[in-house]
Parts: sequence; structure tokens; C-alpha cells
Amino acid sequence: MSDPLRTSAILPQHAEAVLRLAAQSMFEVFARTALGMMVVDRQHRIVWISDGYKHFLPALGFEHESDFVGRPIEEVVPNTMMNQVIDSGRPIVLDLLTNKAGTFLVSRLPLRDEAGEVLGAVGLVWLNESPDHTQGTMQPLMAKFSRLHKELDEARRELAAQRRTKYTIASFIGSSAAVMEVKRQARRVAGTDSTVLLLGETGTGKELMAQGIHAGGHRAAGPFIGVNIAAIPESLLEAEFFGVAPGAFTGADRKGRVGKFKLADGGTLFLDEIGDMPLPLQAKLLRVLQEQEVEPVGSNKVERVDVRIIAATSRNLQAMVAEGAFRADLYYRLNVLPIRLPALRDRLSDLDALADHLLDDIGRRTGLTHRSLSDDALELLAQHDWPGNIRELRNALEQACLMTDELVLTAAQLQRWVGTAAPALGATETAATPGATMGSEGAVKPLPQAVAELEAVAIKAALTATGGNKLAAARMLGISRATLYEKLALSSAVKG
Ligand SMILES: Nc1ncnc2c1ncn2[C@@H]1O[C@H](COP(=O)(O)OP(=O)(O)OP(=O)(O)O)[C@@H](O)[C@H]1O
Repeated sequence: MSDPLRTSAILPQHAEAVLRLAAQSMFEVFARTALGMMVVDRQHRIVWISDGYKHFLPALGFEHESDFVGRPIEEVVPNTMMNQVIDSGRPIVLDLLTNKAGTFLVSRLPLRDEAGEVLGAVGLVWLNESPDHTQGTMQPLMAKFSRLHKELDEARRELAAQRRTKYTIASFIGSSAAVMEVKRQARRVAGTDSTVLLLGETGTGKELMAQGIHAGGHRAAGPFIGVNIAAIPESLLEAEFFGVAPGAFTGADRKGRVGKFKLADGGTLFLDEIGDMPLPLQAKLLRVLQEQEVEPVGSNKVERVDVRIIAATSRNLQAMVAEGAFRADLYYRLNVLPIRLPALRDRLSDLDALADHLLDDIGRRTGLTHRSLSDDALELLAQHDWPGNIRELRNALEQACLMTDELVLTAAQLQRWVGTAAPALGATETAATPGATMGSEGAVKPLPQAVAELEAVAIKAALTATGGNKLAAARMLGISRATLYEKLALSSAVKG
């Protein structure tokens, strides 16, 4: 029997020897198994490379081992991260490294002394692929990787194109004195980074002008992100604006969500219907505008953003401030450069050009032949008050185009649609007339179609009665703002 004291005195020595042997043989096993291996010291200098690694030297631009070994790794291996592993002491267990020599599946592990101090690092190349993909051991992995890369690039390009604006300031049709002045103001502010407040009735082209201002400034290549505040349920607004930190919620939102401010980083955030912003959120918005920092819901970290704000409203913000419904400090912050878009009734000299432009657009979208207007049709248009402005004009023209085959639309053909697109019903009148369930010839229609038409008439009536104020219209209809917006979006999607 061996003396246990002696054994315990001997064992550590044994263990150390075994460990040393294991370490040494592991080193040899790695050096032989890996395609290439290198050791780098604390000062980032390459101290040793395996025979396998020597095969990569020509592709890295080195003829002799002696030109390579002894040099700092960052000087001779483009895109290496060995230096970071040495400086941080943290391993990168598996990674893809791409440089002029090809693509490599690599591991980078720090080497430490007995006291735990980092002495250097060991780098291993497991698989490789030549730059022209004709040689190497990574074919299946690389094929998958490059396909995913291509798909990601395409998705990014598509997203960027979607976030680019369709309109410029010149797309704002009109040459009346009022419009020329508005365009002059817009061009002047486009070149600045200041906050712009677009004022005007519903359908006067506030969103179009916001896009034009973005497209005319130095952020044009950046994203243009629009948020219709009135269309988002109040409880979701904060997350929509500022995003949600991963893990803040369970379920579908577990991964977190990027907020509109972050999405608009480097570009413009268009805040439509700013007058509908709930008071508690107004305070948060003000802070973001001042600090240019957002704090995602459920996070205690702030993120810097570089966003230009263009806000719009059809409501009287000043009166809302007086009533205490809108914060005065936010109002002054937004009202730096106000631009008031004229109502259509105040620029009737633009009717001809606008109608022509809209008919052109309707023709393109519907595939119908381009229509024009007779003189009496134009006169009819000039007599109407246009509470829904250009949007109402567009709807009237579109309905006339769809219902008539004539290439020149006359007053008689237009008559039915002018004013019906936004009938001037009072708040107490209902749009549910029996005729609404019948076709124009009195024929019975399928119920879903009749119901949809009734809804559309009631919504238009409510919008007219409230001067385009969607929150008030929704209240009048007994539905939520979000439902109203859903219905409006649905009806425009069906049309467009
Ligand atoms: N000057 C214009 N030239 C050409 N099209 C216009 C013009 N103004 C508005 N439009 C068109 O009218 C419609 C309504 O415009 P837009 O959505 O920009 O109005 P808005 O003032 O933002 O409305 P809301 O306040 O209801 O959101 C769009 O189809 C837009 O392209």
C-alpha cells in the first residue's frame, strides 16, 4: 500500500505533467488538424505559424515566412481581430474572416500565464475558401452564406427605396401666388435642419410637402419615416416612437422592437396629426427633441439619434395650448418654421393644373385612358367649397372616371360626384339613407358592398362635419381613432 501522504505529494506533480503533456499534445493536434495555426504575443507580433498556415502566405502577399513572422498581426492580416482578443482577453470561438486571401472559418483564443495575465493569443483556421470561390473547404457553408448575404442586400435596398420619398417640392402642383410662396418657404427650410410645422386643412398636401422638404435637403439619401399619431392607439404610441428593449415584454415582443425615431436616424421623422398627441407623451417627445436621445420602453439606456422633425396638423394648436390640451413648450419647439398650406378654395386658379395632374395619376394607377375636363366641368369644380381639399378633388375625379367612358368629362357627368365625396351633412344628420343600399339604378347590391358604402358615406359626413378632425369624427361615429384610420386606409387601398 502506498503512503497516502506520499501519494498526495506525488499526484500534483503527476497531474501537472499530464496537463503539460495534454496541453502540448493538444497544441500539436490543433496544429495538425487545423488548416492553419498561428501564435501572436502580447505586443500583437506573430511569433509562430504552422506549416499549414504557410500555404496562405502567397495569397496574403508574402513570399517568405521571414517577411511575415515577427510583424504585428494587424499589418499583415487584413481584418484580423486577434489584436482585440489579446487586448480584451475574450476569445472569439468561431467567426468568419474575409480578406484578400479569401474567407476563413476561424477561432481566436487568448493565452494566459499562471497568474491569468494575457500573454498573447492563438489563431486557428478551420476552413477556407478562395476569393473566387473555386478552391477551398467551405463550399456548402459559403454558398449558403453568400445566398443569405444577397437576400439581405436586396431586402436592405428595397427597404431603403421604400423609405426614400416619392415627391419633391416641385411635385406640389400649383402656381397661384399662395402656392408659390409656400414652395419658396419650403425650399428655404429644406436646406436647414430646423423643425418644420406644416399647418393646413385635411387634404391640402401636408404629407406631400413634408416629403418634398426632406428630398430637398441634405438628408435626402436618409430615410423618411412617417407616423400618423391619430392612427395609433394611445397605449402603443410610446413603443411605436421610442422602441422596446429586448426582453421588456413576453411573447411576440420578446425580441424588442425598433422605434420610429431610430428608424428615422440620419433622416426625417414626419409626425402627422401632432395635435392628437396625448399630453403625457408630449413631455417625452419634447425631451427627445431637446436631447436627441431616446430611451426604448423597458430599457434604462438612452440611444442617440440624429433626426429632423417635420410635424403637421389640421388643428389649431395655439387654441389647444390656450385650452391646456397641448403643451406650450412643445408648441414653441415645433413652431420654429411654420408653413401654412392654402385650402383649395383659396387657390382656385390652380384647379385646372391640379385636375390635369390628378387625372393623369388616376389614369396611370387604374389603367384607364387619360381623361380631360370640359370648360363647364371646370366651372362646376370652381363653384364647390372643397372641405376635403385635394383629396376630395381626387376622389370626385376618380369616381367620375370609373363611372364614365367618355374621354372628356362634362359638368353633367361630374355633378354626381362633386360634393358627394364629402357631403355637407350636419352632425345630427345621418348618412344612412335608404338609397345608399341601392345602386344608382335602384338595383339591390350585395350586403357587404352596401354596408361598406354606407360606412364610407357616414365617415365622409363625419369628417366634413368636423372640418377634417379625425379624432372628433371618430368620436362622432362612436368608433376609435385607430378604427377610423383602418377604415380610411382600407378604402384608399381598395381604390388605389
Ligand atoms: N399640391 C398638390 N399637388 C399634387 N397633389 C397633391 C397636392 N396636394 C395634395 N395632393 C394629393 O392629395 C392627397 C392628399 O395629400 P396629403 O396626404 O399630402 O394631405 P394632408 O394635408 O397630409 O392630409 P391629412 O391632413 O388628411 O393627412 C394626396 O394624394 C396628395 O398626393
